[in-house]
Amino acid sequence: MTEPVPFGARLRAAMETRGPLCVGIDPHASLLRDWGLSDDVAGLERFTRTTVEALADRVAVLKPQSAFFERFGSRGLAVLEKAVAEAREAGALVLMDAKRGDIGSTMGAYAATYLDRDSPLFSDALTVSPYLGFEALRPALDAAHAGGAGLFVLALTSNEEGREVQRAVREDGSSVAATMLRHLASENAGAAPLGSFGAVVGATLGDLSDFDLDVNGPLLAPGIGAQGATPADLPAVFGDAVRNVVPSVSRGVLRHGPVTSGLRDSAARFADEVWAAVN
Ligand SMILES: O=c1ccn([C@@H]2O[C@H](COP(=O)(O)O)[C@@H](O)[C@H]2O)c(=O)[nH]1
Repeated sequence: MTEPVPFGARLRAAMETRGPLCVGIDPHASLLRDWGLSDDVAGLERFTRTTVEALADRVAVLKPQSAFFERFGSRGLAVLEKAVAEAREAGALVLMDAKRGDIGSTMGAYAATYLDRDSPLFSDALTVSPYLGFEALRPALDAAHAGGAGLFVLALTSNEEGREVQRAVREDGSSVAATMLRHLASENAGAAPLGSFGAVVGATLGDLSDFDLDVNGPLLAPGIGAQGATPADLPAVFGDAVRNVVPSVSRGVLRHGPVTSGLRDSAARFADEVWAAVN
């Protein structure tokens, strides 16, 4: 049996051909309303299909926010499942933003859900929370290795409230976030062209030169658009690590729907601004 191509290699190739932008699929009730859709499964389905059809053939990564689908129960999950398949079919990498994290034995079930290639919700990568301990993520790390998938570990999140946990200082004097970054660097050691295990690091956070962001893996940077960060902020926030940044925008693009050209033009503008900022 041939080994799957690791997520890091697939992501690097997508970043080079399509640019590094990630667009989030976040069907907020308010966006459904703004798009003239009903706040029900039919509205969810239409919103999601429109977004996937508009963007999956051009952006590197689509990031469905699972919460907005789970809110509709099993029928919402069916919409999510279809969107994942169609987005991947059209060439986008799918990053499932579900922020899973639990003790190892339960983490194994999350890994089977999102990282096993035979699962209906298999995604190219998954966001995970390491606050039950990085090592509790081991079943997901192993499953990602086996399936050629990736993980994005919450390290320095875009919201101000994250600071009290992530910047807390451990007995050895290092912060929790720095510890997570160190774990990631060790998981990615020797991987080329890019490791498969990334960190979530908000674009909203200002100067992060106190942190070693060189984890040889991707850095998902949410917070652009509705949360106030812009692509022009990226070099100051990420320094040399900017080459590994996957800038992420959800509402900033989605508010330009439901017309396909509105979504596409908005994503293209963000992509151009990212290119101008990082090159
Ligand atoms: O630190 C984090 C981690 C994840 N997110 C998620 O990204 C999107 C942001 O949406 P916008 O509309 O672009 O603000 C959303 O799904 C969050 O759950 C984040 O914002 N910050």
